[in-house]
Amino acid sequence: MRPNLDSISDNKKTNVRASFQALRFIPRFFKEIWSVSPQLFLVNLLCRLINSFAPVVILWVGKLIIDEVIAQVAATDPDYTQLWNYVILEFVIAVVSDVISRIIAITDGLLGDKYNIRSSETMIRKTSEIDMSQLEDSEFYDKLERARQQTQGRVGLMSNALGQAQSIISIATLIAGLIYFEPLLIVLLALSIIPLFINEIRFSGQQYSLSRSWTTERRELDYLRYIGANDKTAKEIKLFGLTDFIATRFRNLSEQYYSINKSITVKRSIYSALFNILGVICYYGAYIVIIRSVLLGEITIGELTFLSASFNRLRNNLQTFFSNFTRITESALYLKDYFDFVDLIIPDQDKNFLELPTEIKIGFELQDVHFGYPGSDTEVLKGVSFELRAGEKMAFVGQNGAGKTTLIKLMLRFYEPTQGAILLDGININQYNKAEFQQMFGVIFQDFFRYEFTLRENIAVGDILAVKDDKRIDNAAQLSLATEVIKDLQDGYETQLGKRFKKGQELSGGQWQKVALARAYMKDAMVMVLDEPTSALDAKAEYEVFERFIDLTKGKTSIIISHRFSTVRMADRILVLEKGRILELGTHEELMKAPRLYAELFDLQAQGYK
Ligand SMILES: Nc1ncnc2c1ncn2[C@@H]1O[C@H](COP(=O)(O)OP(=O)(O)OP(=O)(O)O)[C@@H](O)[C@H]1O
Repeated sequence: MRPNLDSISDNKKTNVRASFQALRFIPRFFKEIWSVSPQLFLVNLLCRLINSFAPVVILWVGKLIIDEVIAQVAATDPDYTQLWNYVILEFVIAVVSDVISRIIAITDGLLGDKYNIRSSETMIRKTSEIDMSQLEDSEFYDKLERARQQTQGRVGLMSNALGQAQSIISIATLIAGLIYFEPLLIVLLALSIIPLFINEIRFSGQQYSLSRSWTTERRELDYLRYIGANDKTAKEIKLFGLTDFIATRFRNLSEQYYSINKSITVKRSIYSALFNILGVICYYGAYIVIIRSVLLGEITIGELTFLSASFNRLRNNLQTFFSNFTRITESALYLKDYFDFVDLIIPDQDKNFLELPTEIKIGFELQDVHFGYPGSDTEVLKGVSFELRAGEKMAFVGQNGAGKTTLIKLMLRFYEPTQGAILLDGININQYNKAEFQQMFGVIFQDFFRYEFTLRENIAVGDILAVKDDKRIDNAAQLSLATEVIKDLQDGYETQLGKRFKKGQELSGGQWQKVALARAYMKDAMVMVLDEPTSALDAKAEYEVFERFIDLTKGKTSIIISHRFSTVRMADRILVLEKGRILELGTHEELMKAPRLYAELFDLQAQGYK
């Protein structure tokens, strides 16, 4: 259910508390910024410290100038030396303060950029450590989304928070001036500013709550924006006339957000305006108090200008301080999302793992494996048991959704079986370090990714450390027939693929598949897995690819998933899956003898080619 204003108000109290609690992340945040560049951070702090005294000093020199002007006007024998000294002093302070402000802005920008790079990299690395099952969990994805989305916000948070520290010193010095001359002014100041602060806190809590509860919808909006304005989807969108459908869906969803947000913003502005009027009344009250003191001869005209300007400045500073404060608590809440994500505990990370075998002696054994995807009640695999012997080439066959890819994902430990076990040479594969275990495999999935990098990099994805190894890249390209693709490319291996970047060249589906296949050949993996690697290849290319594959993987444990039986029959044994269960297992000849699914599907395809 989407939130309305009432539900947001209900959350208000907890959100205000949460806002304050989120401030506890600020010290850690600063520690991270410090570690990014201690020098820049120190320069920034020092400059802010110096500049925090500027307002009160400038006002004070202003007071001296006015008093001096009045004294010299009244003097019978005027001497302007002191007056000009004051003017020069004020000028120097103004120039120095301006230069320092610029240094602050520059160091803010540089620190922000550096921190941005660091935190984005941390997120990329952390994401790779996280289990597939967690990445596919939508709640988790929302958290990731919020953490990512706020990268820019964190830069603003940094300068805001440092600015606050600077403001506190400025405010303290201005307040000291007021207390020295007229303590009553402090009461008026508090009266003018505190209601505004409470108002800010209240509404910012609501706005955060709204934006947080809309993370999922925002993802949907991003998705609609993406499919609605994208070269990859343009073909279908035009052809099926989907523009209206997508645009309307986008508008409807956006408008709901707009109307809730609008009503919060309008309320916030109305209350702010009312409290501002209270502030103006207090200001003029203070003005009257100050004028009265002048008339009674308690203070000079210079002091009048100093006090009224101090009061006004304080009010503005405090207003900015409080609104920045709410902005900081808001950003700190996103900071919480970021730290929560970075601190995610990866299970078993420190466990003592067994050493991986350097060669496979017996093979894999699946014992009564059951599996259902997280968050789903359906069992996709229902008691699968079989052996994949060392050096054997096995094909998985079955209708769409039978569970072939899922079986591979379990063998690769992207997911853990909900029941049963998978053994490698008699040892449960969960006894090995997951990342190291996965390095044993050379895998190409049917939904392999088309990286918009160069052709060289696209092939090297299989073993990215060898990206500069021309010999290996060329060898892999030859084996997968990707060399045929290169012939048509202007810059050979250095050609940028895809259309997103300058001089990018798009490939056909089959050409992309050849490039992806080359990845599997990039590393000398112990186990090769090809999940429908040739579906987009023409018949001749497919035949050649498989001939090479069979030749190259002689004696190597491998799995092929394919819907083409001409390919499947080349495997040593064929495993036929149906609705998550093993229906048949044997050589092509054995299975052809039994009048079951394999023989039926094979004949069906063979007839099609007659
Ligand atoms: N990430 C996922 N989350 C939830 N369910 C999934 C997920 N991936 C696959 N499934 C479901 O698991 C079942 C088996 O899918 P799987 O991809 O293993 O089938 P397959 O035999 O490889 O099919 P195909 O021949 O179409 O590639 C399907 O019903 C599918 O809907």
